[in-house]
Amino acid sequence: MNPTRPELRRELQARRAALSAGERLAAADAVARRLAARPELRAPGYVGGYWAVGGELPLHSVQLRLAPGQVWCLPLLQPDKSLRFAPWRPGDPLVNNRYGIPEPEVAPSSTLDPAELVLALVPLLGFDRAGHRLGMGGGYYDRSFAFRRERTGPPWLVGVAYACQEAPALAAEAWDVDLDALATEREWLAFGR
Ligand SMILES: Nc1nc2c(c(=O)[nH]1)N(C=O)[C@@H](CNc1ccc(C(=O)N[C@@H](CCC(=O)O)C(=O)O)cc1)CN2
Ligand SMILES: Nc1ncnc2c1ncn2[C@@H]1O[C@H](COP(=O)(O)OP(=O)(O)OP(=O)(O)O)[C@@H](O)[C@H]1O
Repeated sequence: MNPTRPELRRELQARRAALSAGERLAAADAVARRLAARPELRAPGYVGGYWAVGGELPLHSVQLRLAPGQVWCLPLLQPDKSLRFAPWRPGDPLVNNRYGIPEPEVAPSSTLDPAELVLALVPLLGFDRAGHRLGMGGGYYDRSFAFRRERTGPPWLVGVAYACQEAPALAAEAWDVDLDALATEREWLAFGR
């Protein structure tokens, strides 16, 4: 029997939680080097990252390797369950959102619409070889980047994950926004849309 989405989420979370500190550090470094080596990800502009929580692959090394003219941003939860983004540098003030995830503490007027990014690094629990993604279940990325279903990037949507987060073919829901590419410590997958 195929697992339900909640079962699959638990299984993938357990696999990610089982990684050692050393494996996490090595993977984070490998992913950062892999991303920095992709010329198509080096265009200047706003780059949407995430603040890693709950065993997600950390992005500190990615932030240190941004291309000239790239500005690191973090997501902010909106009341309508979408995301906006705001530039953030180490030392800038943060405030925890309802899930306890730190967000830049900025006035709403200085936040960016997702369409203003050149690149978004997308957190996920699971991915498959077709570029489908299983997230935490809030639908935040699907809602925020729904416009990418009708047009091409930028912003390019690049999933970031440990190789152990690969799942068998994920059934795509009508609202799912597919990834353009995905980086793990082992490989770079481009889905060619
Ligand atoms: N680091 C990071 N930031 C992110 C996301 C993410 O996946 N990772 N998001 C991507 O969408 C958004 C937040 N989305 C979330 C969606 C659902 C839950 C959630 O349901 N949490 C459960 C417990 C989950 C668990 O730990 O098992 C809860 O609080 O009850 C949390 C965050 C924006 N920021
Ligand atoms: N464009 C949209 N408009 C309205 N509702 C949406 C949209 N996209 C997703 N949703 C809703 O969000 C819910 C969660 O979707 P899903 O389980 O695919 O989230 P996810 O991709 O795992 O989460 P996240 O992006 O937060 O990591 C769904 O029940 C769906 O109804």
